[in-house]
Amino acid sequence: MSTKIFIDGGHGTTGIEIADRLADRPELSLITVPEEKRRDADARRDALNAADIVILCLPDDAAREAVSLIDNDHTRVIDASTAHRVADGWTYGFPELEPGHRDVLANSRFVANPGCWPTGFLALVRPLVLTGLLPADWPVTVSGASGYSGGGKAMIADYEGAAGAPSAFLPYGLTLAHKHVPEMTRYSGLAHPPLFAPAVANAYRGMIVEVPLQLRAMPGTPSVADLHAALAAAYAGSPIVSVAALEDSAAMGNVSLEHVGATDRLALFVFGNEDRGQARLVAALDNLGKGAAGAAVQNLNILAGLPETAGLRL
Ligand SMILES: NC(=O)C1=CN([C@@H]2O[C@H](COP(=O)(O)OP(=O)(O)OC[C@H]3O[C@@H](n4cnc5c(N)ncnc54)[C@H](OP(=O)(O)O)[C@@H]3O)[C@@H](O)[C@H]2O)C=CC1
Ligand SMILES: CC(=O)N[C@@H](CCC(=O)OP(=O)(O)O)C(=O)O
Repeated sequence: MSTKIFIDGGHGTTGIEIADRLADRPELSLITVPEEKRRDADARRDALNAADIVILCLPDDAAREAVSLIDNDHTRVIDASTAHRVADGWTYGFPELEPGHRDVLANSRFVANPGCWPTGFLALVRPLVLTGLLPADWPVTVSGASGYSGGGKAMIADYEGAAGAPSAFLPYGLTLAHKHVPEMTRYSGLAHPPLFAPAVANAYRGMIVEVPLQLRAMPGTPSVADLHAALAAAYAGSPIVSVAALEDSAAMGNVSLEHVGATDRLALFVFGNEDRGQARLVAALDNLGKGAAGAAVQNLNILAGLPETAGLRL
């Protein structure tokens, strides 16, 4: 019997990407609502309750409303919005977070898909906190650039409208209160919020997330090789997350926003200078891939007991 899936918000940027990844999968059947009824609460309620698993690709308030429309005790939910990422009763949908987390996810009814920025950040930082190389109270900074599709239909219209792109490179989050900081703090295990300095680039998709570290100031003075070894061990054998060999990253002159292309891969790098005691940890991903749709499909596979990478672009 096939697993019934409904994507609420299926006509938006992330919803369309997810539907593409679910096409040609006979083990799944997609329940759809016509585009003109995408905001019709009755049509959505019917679809939400008919599904085994729903994926919410909605603004936060609409995601909360969708959950309230579910009046049965079995429909499982994967929410791509920010609404439930640090909420009680929800499991954070980053299977790679720490050993054992995938099993917790597999048995969860309510799953919050991570934000695109936290995906890169947590992949770089969580293993270092777990191994003690990065003290939990260390003042961590995270910066980077995202493609403009990260802002959904509204930002796409801004960048592709008649007036043209607002800028080639646009730092934002200048109040230092970006909505991703709570999930970055909680799931990294850091005692204090990281200083988050994001920017939007004039490119449709793609993302670079960077955490610079002054190693010589850190307790125990970890080496670049220590950091690399911890990340390589954390993701050994992963079909999705790769850690470039130190000799390969040492030979690179740059790393681009488009590094993984339109895929669901997450590529990690440790750039560093042992003499200077400095490192730049970098994650390259697609904000719409592992940063959104790829992660949602990976979580769907885990919930449904299907091969974890089925339908992913790797
Ligand atoms: N884009 C990205 O890279 C990422 C996005 N996300 C999150 O995923 C969610 C979806 O984002 P994204 O696809 O980019 O957004 P879009 O704006 O592209 O799509 C949102 C969709 O939801 C529909 N919608 C809005 N309000 C309601 C409502 N009240 N009831 C029913 N449908 C509604 C919209 O319809 P209409 O056309 O009428 O507005 C649209 O089809 C957001 O929470 C976003 O923060 C998470 C990670 C990355
Ligand atoms: C470029 C851009 O604006 N990106 C979005 C994040 C996209 C994302 O991860 O979505 P969630 O809203 O579901 O967390 C932002 O910074 O708010």
